[in-house]
Amino acid sequence: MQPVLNINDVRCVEVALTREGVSVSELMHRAGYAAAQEVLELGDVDNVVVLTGLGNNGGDGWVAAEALHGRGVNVKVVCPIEPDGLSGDLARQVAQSAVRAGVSTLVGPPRDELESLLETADVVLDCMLGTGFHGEVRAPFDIWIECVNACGARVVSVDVPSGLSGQTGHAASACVVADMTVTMLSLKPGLLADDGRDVCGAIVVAPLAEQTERLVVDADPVAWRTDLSDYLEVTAPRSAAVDKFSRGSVLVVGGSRRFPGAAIMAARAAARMGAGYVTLAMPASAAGVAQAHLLEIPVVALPEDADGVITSDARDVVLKLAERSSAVLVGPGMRVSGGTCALVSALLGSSTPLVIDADGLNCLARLTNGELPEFPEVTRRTAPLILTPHRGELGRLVGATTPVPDSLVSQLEAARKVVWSDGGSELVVVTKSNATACVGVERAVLPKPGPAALATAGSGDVLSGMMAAALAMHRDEDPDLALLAAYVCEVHGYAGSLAAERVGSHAVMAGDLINVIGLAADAVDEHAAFPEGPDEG
Ligand SMILES: NC(=O)C1=CN([C@@H]2O[C@H](COP(=O)(O)OP(=O)(O)OC[C@H]3O[C@@H](n4cnc5c(N)ncnc54)[C@H](OP(=O)(O)O)[C@@H]3O)[C@@H](O)[C@H]2O)[C@@H](O)CC1
Ligand SMILES: Nc1ncnc2c1ncn2[C@@H]1O[C@H](COP(=O)(O)OP(=O)(O)O)[C@@H](O)[C@H]1O
Ligand SMILES: [K+]
Repeated sequence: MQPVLNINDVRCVEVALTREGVSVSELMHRAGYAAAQEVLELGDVDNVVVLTGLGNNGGDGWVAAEALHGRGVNVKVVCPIEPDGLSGDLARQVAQSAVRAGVSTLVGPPRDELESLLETADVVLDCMLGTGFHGEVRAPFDIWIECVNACGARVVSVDVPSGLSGQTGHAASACVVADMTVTMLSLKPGLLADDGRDVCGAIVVAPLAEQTERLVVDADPVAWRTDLSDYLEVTAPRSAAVDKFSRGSVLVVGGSRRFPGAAIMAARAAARMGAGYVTLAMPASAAGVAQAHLLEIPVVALPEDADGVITSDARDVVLKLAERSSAVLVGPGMRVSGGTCALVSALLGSSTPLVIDADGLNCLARLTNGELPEFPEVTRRTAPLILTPHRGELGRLVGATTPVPDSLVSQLEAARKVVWSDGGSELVVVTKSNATACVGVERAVLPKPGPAALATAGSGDVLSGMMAAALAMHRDEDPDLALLAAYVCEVHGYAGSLAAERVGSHAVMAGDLINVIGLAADAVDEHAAFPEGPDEG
C-alpha cells in the first residue's frame, strides 16, 4: 500500500528531513532532477517548455530546466518576472544558476508569443503552482494554463497540476490537465479524488530521500492507497470441499412497495459475488414482484404497513433468518419509518455480521438524531459491521447541521468521527464517491476507483449486496475488514469497466454490473496473485 499524506503533513516530513540533514535546497534539486528524469523517460523529447511560478514549485522547474539543458535538450523557461527578481532565496538561486548554465528564458510573454512557443514543444513542464496554491488562479497563470491545455504537447506537472488543490482535489476554474504528475515525497489526497482524477494523468511519486518512507509513515498517513497484491489475503477462499451453505449465506432485508428494485439488485449481486445461498426478505406486497424476478433466490414476505413499508412486527422473523445467515444486508429501498428503524436497531443487536446501506443508514441517522459519533454504543458489537454511506448519507449520520462532506478529506474526517468514537476493529465506514475510502479504526484504505459509469442509480445497491457476500464468505477468517471492503470496491470498480466495455461507457445500468461481477472478481484475484501478469515461462 502507498501512504497518502495531508499537505500539512507533507510539510512536516520536509521539516523532519531537514532535521536529518537533507536541506530544502537539496530536496528542491532532487525534485527537479526527478521531474527531468520522468520527462526524458517519455522518449522523443527534443524541445521542452518549462512554465515557472514565483514559489518553490517554480524552483523545481528551474532545476529541471538546467538538468534537461545539461542533457542536450532544447529548453525554454517561461517566467512571470526576471529571475533576479524572485523573492524566495532558494527559487532565485536555482533560477540564476540555470541562467548561468545557458538555459534560455522568456519573461512575461504575451499570449500569442506563448502559444507559438508551446506549438514547438514536445513536452511542457508545469511548475507554476504547487502546494502553496490557494484561491482562484491569478494572472498571468490563468492565461498560461489555458494555453497549456490548448497545446498539443505532452504535459508533465510537478508536484500537483497547477490550479488543483492537492488537499481537497477541487480544481480552480483554470487548472492544468496533465498527462503525468510527478509528486514529491508522497501521494496527496487531492490527487486521487474529485477533479484530481481528471487532471493528474499518471501519478509518479518521487521520494527524494532514503529516509522519506519512514518519515512519511511516522507522519500518520490520512489514508493508504492499495496495490492489487495487497488483496491476496482477502480474495475469495477457493476450496472444492464446500456446499451452498458453507460458501456463505446472505440475508438481504429491504425494499418497499414503491422501491422493490434496490433490494432485488442487492440480492442478485450477493449471489453473483459468490454467496452460496441468498434470501431476500421484503414487505409482502413487493415480495411477489421480487420472486418473479428471482428464480434462484427465495423471497420471504414480511408484514407491512399501508404504504407497503416493513413494520416492526417483522422483527422476530427477520432475527430468526439473520441467526441462520452468515451475513445480513439491511437497507436498500426500505424507506425510513418507525418499523424499519426498529428493524435496524434489532439487527444491530444481533451477532451476525451486518452491512447497513441506503435507508438503513437513514434509519441509523434517525435513531441517533444525526449524531452517530455521540452514540458509539449503537454500533458497538462483537460481529463485523460495515456502513456504506454516500456523501449525503454520511452527512446525515454525522450531523444534519454540518454540510455534506464534499471532498475525500472531509469524507475521511466524517467517517473517522464514527469509527474512532466506536473504537473497535469490527466497524468500517465505506465512504462512497468517485474516490471511495474504507475507513477502519486503524487506517483508511483507498481502493482504485472504478469508472464514472458507476455513477448510475442502483450501483450502490449492487455494491452493498457484494459487500454482504464478502462478509459471509470470510466469516470464519477474521479478515482485515477495511481491506476486505476495499477489495469489494475494487471488484465493483472493475465490474464497472467491464460493463462499460460491453454496453458503452455512458450506457451502463446497475443490472449490467451484476452480470459481470464474477468476471471482475476473477480478474482482480488474478491480478492480485500475479501483479506482473502470469509467468509465461
Ligand atoms: N514539500 C517538499 O518537501 C518539497 C516541496 N518542493 C516544492 O515546493 C512547492 C511548494 O512551494 P511553495 O510553498 O513556495 O508554494 P508554490 O506552490 O510554489 O506556490 C507559491 C507561489 O504561488 C503563488 N500563488 C498562490 N496562490 C496563487 C494563485 N491563486 N494565483 C497565483 N499565484 C498564486 C504564491 O503567491 P502568494 O499567494 O504568496 O502571493 C507564491 O508566489 C511544492 O509544491 C513542491 O513543488 C520541492 O522544492 C522540494 C520538496
Ligand atoms: N464518478 C464516479 N467514479 C467512480 N465511481 C463512482 C462515481 N460516482 C459514483 N461511483 C460509485 O457508484 C456507487 C454509487 O452508489 P450510491 O450513491 O449508493 O448509488 P445508488 O444509491 O443509486 O445505488 C458507489 O459505489 C460509488 O463509489
Ligand atoms: K505544478
